[in-house]
Amino acid sequence: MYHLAKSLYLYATSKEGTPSTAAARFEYSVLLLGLDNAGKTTLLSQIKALYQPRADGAPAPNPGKTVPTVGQNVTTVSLPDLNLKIWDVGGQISMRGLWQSYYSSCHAIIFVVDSADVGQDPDITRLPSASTRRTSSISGPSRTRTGSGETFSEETVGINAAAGEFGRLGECQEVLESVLQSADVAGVPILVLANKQDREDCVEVVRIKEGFVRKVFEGETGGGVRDSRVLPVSALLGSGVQAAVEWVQSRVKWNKESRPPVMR
Ligand SMILES: Nc1nc2c(ncn2[C@@H]2O[C@H](COP(=O)(O)OP(=O)(O)OP(=O)(O)O)[C@@H](O)[C@H]2O)c(=O)[nH]1
Ligand SMILES: [Mg+2]
Repeated sequence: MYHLAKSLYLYATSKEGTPSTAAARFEYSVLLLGLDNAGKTTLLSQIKALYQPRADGAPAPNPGKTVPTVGQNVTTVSLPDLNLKIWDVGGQISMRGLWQSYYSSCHAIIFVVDSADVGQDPDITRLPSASTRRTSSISGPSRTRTGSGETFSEETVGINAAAGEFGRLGECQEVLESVLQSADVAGVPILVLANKQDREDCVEVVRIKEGFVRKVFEGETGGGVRDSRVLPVSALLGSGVQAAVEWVQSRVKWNKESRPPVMR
């Protein structure tokens, strides 16, 4: 109760959204989503290495060593004017039903795509629309229903479909659409990261943007998206990571009237 009252007092006495004491900080929550193996945990490690210098001077832990996330990892990084609390949740099918419980309290979403797992087709814009795939493939027993009403199953996400041509791009598209279907993410800034750009077999960011992201954002589930961006990164090498964090930092501040931060 004391803490709540103190937070309210600090908020009420702050000037133009700036905390009135050096100790009080605004905190925004950022949700890392994406298919399993996309690179979310690796990205979180790189963000930590960039923004949480180790006091003892020891080298940052090797971000290449990860195991599939079961549950969540969370890290808070301090930027000059705010804190970002970053939630990395598991991307395996069995984990995706948990994502929706984070939606209402997040201030931004980073959706990570494995650019080396979207197939070899030279024109990924030919990817059939998700609604076509859905109507032709919903069947079978192995489904997980999420609160948003979307269904994740091996069939609907295309895992056992003839994959080679488009890799997991169709699965990616359906999963991003299912996120956007939730009313709780309406208006939240969304950054799509075309990860693994260090790999020779990766698809370049412009093709991911045109062939997949634009389709989703301009499609029927994209209506609630007000602010979005697609950026290339290599979470493993750290390239592009700072630009990604800076985009999120600026956007959560712009959006603070509709999604106010919490005071810490
Ligand atoms: N070459 C390359 N490999 C990467 C990159 N980012 C992640 N990886 C590798 O991809 C694999 C999966 O990375 P994770 O960070 O564990 O993936 P995740 O999205 O957290 O996966 P889940 O926890 O199952 O949802 C690991 O072997 C990483 O080393 C990258 O930028 N380049
Ligand atoms: Mg992980």
